[in-house]
Amino acid sequence: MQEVTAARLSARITDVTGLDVTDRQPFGPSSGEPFQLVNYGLGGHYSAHFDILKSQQTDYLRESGERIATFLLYLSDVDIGGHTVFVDAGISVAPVKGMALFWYNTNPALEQEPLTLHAGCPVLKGHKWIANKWIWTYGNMYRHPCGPSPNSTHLKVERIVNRRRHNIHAPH
Ligand SMILES: O=C(O)CCC(=O)C(=O)O
Ligand SMILES: [Fe+2]
Repeated sequence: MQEVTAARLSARITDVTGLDVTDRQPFGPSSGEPFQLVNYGLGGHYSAHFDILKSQQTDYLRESGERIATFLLYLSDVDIGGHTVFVDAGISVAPVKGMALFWYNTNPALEQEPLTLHAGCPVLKGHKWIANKWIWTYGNMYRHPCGPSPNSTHLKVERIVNRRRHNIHAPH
């Protein structure tokens, strides 16, 4: 994806979601990852999964908090198949070029939202192109207040992110 296109798309995502998606790597913590482009051929699919990375110690996780939200943009129609399915929520979405899905992966306590378990169903005819933008805690503490309990404030989240960044494991 050309840089100009990616920057314009990121700005549009901020407009519609109200969330910061700035990628500051390698200089600092990021609010959004670079777009991930995916192309599925015939039979191509993605098994059921969650998008948050709680068990994987990536640089992003340490620095930026967690993938609080997913913005999934369909770059193509699919002749048959290729639906995005939220298996426990009972939602099935047929890809339409130019359409996007947006959902929060975490609850206000930054815990995994169980209903976000989702899959990309096999492409039966045609092909499927998507672009994912994963949006992180960092930079969104004030736009999307959340914390370790439903009553907590964004300030606590900021402390947690800072602790992770400096690898400090203090009790709450
Ligand atoms: O292809 C889809 O519809 C879903 C893709 C997805 O869940 C992912 O890339 O994380
Ligand atoms: Fe996913």
